[in-house]
Amino acid sequence: MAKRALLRPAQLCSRIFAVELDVRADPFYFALSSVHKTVDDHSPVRSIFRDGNLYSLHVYCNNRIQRVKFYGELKSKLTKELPTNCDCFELSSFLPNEEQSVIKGFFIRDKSTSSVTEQVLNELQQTDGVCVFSYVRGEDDQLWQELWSTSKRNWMEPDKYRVVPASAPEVHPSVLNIRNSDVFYSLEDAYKVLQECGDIIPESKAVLELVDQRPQRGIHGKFPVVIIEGLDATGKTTLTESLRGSLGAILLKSPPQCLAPFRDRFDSEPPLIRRAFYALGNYITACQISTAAAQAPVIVDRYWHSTAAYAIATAVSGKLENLPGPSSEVYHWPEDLLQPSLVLLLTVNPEERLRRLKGRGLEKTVEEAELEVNHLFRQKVEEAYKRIKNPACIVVDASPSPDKVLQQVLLLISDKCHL
Ligand SMILES: Nc1ncnc2c1ncn2[C@@H]1O[C@H](COP(=O)(O)OP(=O)(O)O)[C@@H](O)[C@H]1O
Ligand SMILES: Nc1ccn([C@H]2C[C@H](O)[C@@H](COP(=O)(O)OP(=O)(O)O)O2)c(=O)n1
Repeated sequence: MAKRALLRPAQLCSRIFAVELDVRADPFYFALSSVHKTVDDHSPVRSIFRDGNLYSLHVYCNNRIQRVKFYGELKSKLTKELPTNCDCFELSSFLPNEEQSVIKGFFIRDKSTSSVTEQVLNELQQTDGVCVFSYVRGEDDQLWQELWSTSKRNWMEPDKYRVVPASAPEVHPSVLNIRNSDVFYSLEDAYKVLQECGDIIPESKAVLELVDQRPQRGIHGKFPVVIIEGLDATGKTTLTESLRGSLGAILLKSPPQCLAPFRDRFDSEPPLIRRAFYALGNYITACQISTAAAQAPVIVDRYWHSTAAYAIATAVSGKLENLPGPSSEVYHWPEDLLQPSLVLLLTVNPEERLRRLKGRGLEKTVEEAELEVNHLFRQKVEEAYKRIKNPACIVVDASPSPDKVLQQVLLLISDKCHL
């Protein structure tokens, strides 16, 4: 693991922590205080600290590519190496409502009697860019956080903090770092991410070359541009093919065909890199749209709504209510990205969608629990789709037969685009 610049623990200790116990459950919030304060016995802080040896790990390396790669490696390491009766939860430390303040990490509750956990933590705390804290009950039965193995580091500031309950902040912590980590609002911002990973992901250079070589705009298309959006299996492929025939349209997609050889590679990367890849795909598609719209109506299978909605829904953990509010800037369209004439969002109820997925031979073996989590995820994607503005999408009920959906959409296109 690469060496990383150090942040002093006081910068971490001033933060409120949220521990995500389960994607469906409410997170626990607690703060750290150097001031004496009595903790209410019935506070939620107590239940999480009730048993086992407790630790938290914080990944705070300054290089964002190294940080996200390392966070992913750490997650697999902990899953693989910690004993089975050791719980590991995702954790964020952050300043309430302050953008870009989140430091991600893990909270560990070790109920095992083996020394394996300590061995794993010992190895990790020697890695620059990782902080390991432990949590201990004092004689007064109050809870304290302290740097684990402090002797190895010569910190100037006090290294012991009292754990106190905190109320939930107005903005869920997973929202604070979305801009430029999950959603990109200019070509330049997404481009920079792939430039920064050129050394570790050679494919990045090939992708950037394709971005550089994209046909330059110039001609301004006079024909309408209609985007078809929706979750997987809502009928986008079926509808876009029919629209191509009915309208004599040119059919495009995002990510564009030229990025297909790289998609699997970037899908296996952490969100920062994966989302920058999809964002760049939209800019290539935008140039293709612009050229095509000079010749015929253009139909596009997925575009920026998909990029933003999936990114937001993946980044925001937990409940639907954790999504940024409808007026949040995260739903704003990038100023430098070509705007379509119309965006249609296909929706079908979850049962019908599942029937269509099964018809395609997918998801037959998905466990019940996973289905439930997926359901929450899909709800978040759909809600994020609906919140994106300028242009907003028009929701189309795609449950009727393919022909009925086509007729409904042709009417909408003729009404909104005067075709
Ligand atoms: N209106 C519809 N009614 C019933 N089945 C449909 C309809 N539209 C599509 N399907 C079927 O549902 C499945 C998913 O459709 P597809 O067009 O591939 O969705 P997507 O491109 O959104 O993933 C396919 O098997 C398709 O034949
Ligand atoms: N323009 C796009 C298109 C897809 N994506 C991302 C969003 C999701 O993570 C996946 C969805 O792709 P998926 O393979 O399910 O798409 P299809 O339904 O096969 O078209 O790709 C994107 O970010 N931007």
